[in-house]
Amino acid sequence: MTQSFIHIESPNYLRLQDLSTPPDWQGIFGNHNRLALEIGCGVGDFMLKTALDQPDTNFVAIDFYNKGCDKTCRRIDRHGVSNVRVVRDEARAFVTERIPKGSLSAIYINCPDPWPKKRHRKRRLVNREFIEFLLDYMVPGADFFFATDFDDYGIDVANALPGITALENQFGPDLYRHEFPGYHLSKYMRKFMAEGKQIYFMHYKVK
Ligand SMILES: C[S@@+](CC[C@H](N)C(=O)[O-])C[C@H]1O[C@@H](n2cnc3c(N)ncnc32)[C@H](O)[C@@H]1O
Repeated sequence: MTQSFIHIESPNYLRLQDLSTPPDWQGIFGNHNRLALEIGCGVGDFMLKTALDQPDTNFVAIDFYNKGCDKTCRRIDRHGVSNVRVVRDEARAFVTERIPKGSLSAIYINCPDPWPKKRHRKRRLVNREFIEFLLDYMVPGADFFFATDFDDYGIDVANALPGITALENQFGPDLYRHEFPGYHLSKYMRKFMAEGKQIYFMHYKVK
């Protein structure tokens, strides 16, 4: 699918070509606060609320959807939020090239594309291999959050996570929960809940 290209004019939008490998995140944010990443921020509603709750955390919100990056920027600009930067990139490439190892205090992944057709499942972003790849970039004690509306995706990830010994389940003995008080609902979560679906929430910490 071709995306119509929107030129994003925002002080909080970082053009990939202007970023070094890896970028000086402390210099970009102008402080030494902890660094967190949202993968697939969509229109940025979850990012805005989460960043407002945690003014002492620097958030990087990424999506390869140009219109979503634009909407996220507009939302955070409108609210005068200074602890979010938005980048348009693919998750694995972004983390590899732009995140220093052992630097993330949290990773949020909400409602990633489910690829419901059996033959397309291998295209799913989140699986054991991807989570193990992310571990290298997280600090001890870092939070890993995953949420999906799609039963099959939720159950697959819920079953894979306990096998990753570097992570500790924050919902144990439950593998997932359908309610997560204090965790903001994203646009897609609200949409799916309105359709009567349940969200699978997972929360783990790096040991
Ligand atoms: C179903 S939407 C969910 C958006 C938002 N997280 C929410 O819950 O409302 C999935 C988003 O993830 C983005 N996405 C999927 N795979 C990605 C990847 N590998 N790298 C970056 N963004 C990705 C898509 O462009 C899309 O905006």
